[in-house]
Amino acid sequence: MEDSLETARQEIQSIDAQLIPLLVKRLTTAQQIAQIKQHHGWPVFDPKREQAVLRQVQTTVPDSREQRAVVEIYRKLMQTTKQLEQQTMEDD
Ligand SMILES: C=C(O[C@@H]1C=C(C(=O)O)C=C[C@H]1O)C(=O)O
Repeated sequence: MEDSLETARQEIQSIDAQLIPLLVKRLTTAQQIAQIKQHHGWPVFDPKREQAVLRQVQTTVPDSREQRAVVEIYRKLMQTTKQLEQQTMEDD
């Protein structure tokens, strides 16, 4: 039992090692987007784009419980991303 817990946690650690650089890459790209928006005087929040992102989550995750969980994570991720975009605009 403890062996299987340890094995599963190693699996999560390996997944996180792949996920963290991708999250950082997403945040870095969002900061580039913030600079483009600032240049054009466009707002940080783009509700249509967020709906499209959430639709992609819904079409990519078949299991309904997992889909709700990933949608929740993405809502939080987009909220944090917008805060970072705002900070990027204020710093520039
Ligand atoms: C990154 C963007 O800025 C905001 C954050 C989004 C996201 O994290 O996917 C999507 C739309 C915007 O509200 C964008 O406009 O693409």
